[in-house]
Amino acid sequence: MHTDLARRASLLPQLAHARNPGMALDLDWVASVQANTSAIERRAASLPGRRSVKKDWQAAWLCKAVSLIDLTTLSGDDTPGRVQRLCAKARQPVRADLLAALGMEGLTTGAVCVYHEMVEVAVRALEGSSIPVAAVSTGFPAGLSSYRTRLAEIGDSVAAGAAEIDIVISRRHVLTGNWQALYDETAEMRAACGAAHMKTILATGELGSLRNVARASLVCMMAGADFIKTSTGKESVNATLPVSLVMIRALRDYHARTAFRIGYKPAGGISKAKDALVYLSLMKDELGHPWLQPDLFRFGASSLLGDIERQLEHHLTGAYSAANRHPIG
Ligand SMILES: O=C[C@H](O)COP(=O)(O)O
Repeated sequence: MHTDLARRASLLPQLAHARNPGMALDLDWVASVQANTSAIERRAASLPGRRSVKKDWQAAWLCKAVSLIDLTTLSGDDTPGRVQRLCAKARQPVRADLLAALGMEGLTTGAVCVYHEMVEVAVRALEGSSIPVAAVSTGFPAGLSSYRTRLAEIGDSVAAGAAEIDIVISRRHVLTGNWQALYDETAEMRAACGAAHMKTILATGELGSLRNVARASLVCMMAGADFIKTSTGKESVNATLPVSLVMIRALRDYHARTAFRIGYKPAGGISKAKDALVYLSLMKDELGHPWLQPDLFRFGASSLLGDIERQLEHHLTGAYSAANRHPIG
């Protein structure tokens, strides 16, 4: 890997951080959390208009974004063949000639994310790489199957080789303010994950208010979440900048109080390279450099990679290729 571009993209090895052990549920802290919706919306609206990075720096940041993608397929018509193609794309996310010209050989996505039935296929297809497989779990996307089934699903995906488990929370516990129930379920799910890292999907589009998003984020971190994730990609509203500001500030508060860093995964509807750059600059501004590594940040995305590859090609050649030349990702 070319050291200068890799340095700009911050892809050189970083120090690992300690895993969140969780803490007792602190209801006073949860009750004290507020969200000033109009201030948050104003700040979010100003983000896309800010001056963006250009030229080599932009290429470096786009490579960085690639390294942070949970390359995802979550469709009812997923097949082993589709998952194998996706895994090949995760191993080599950008055309070899483009990677060579950028000096970024060896670049991979952060993970591959699939349904349980596809975990073994993905694990086999990624053998010999260090790309983890993430499984969506616990009755994804609605989270309304029996509690026993949801817990068992986690164990099954871990046994099949998933190193990361994306659980969905019970939205009703948030909507009814039953923080104890949310905490207990999430803590038990974290225990079921064992060594696998747990991302808690809040399904923010279904939580009713930004204050609920802030409180649910906090409760999930108290229960031991390794990541908080916005959405399943199946809600009518998925990742947004206002929701991201709220969740990112919850991460900052949790870190300030406990010294533990929890990861962030915006997911659903992020399909443009320019949007990815806005998210990265938001992370850098609000949380700083440590949160721009794959252990603390991921994009959950099924179609972002294709647009990033087109932008990298444009950066190198001055021309865009047709989107159908980048069929996967
Ligand atoms: O977790 C990932 C999401 O399901 C992906 O959503 P997307 O297909 O809108 O990119």
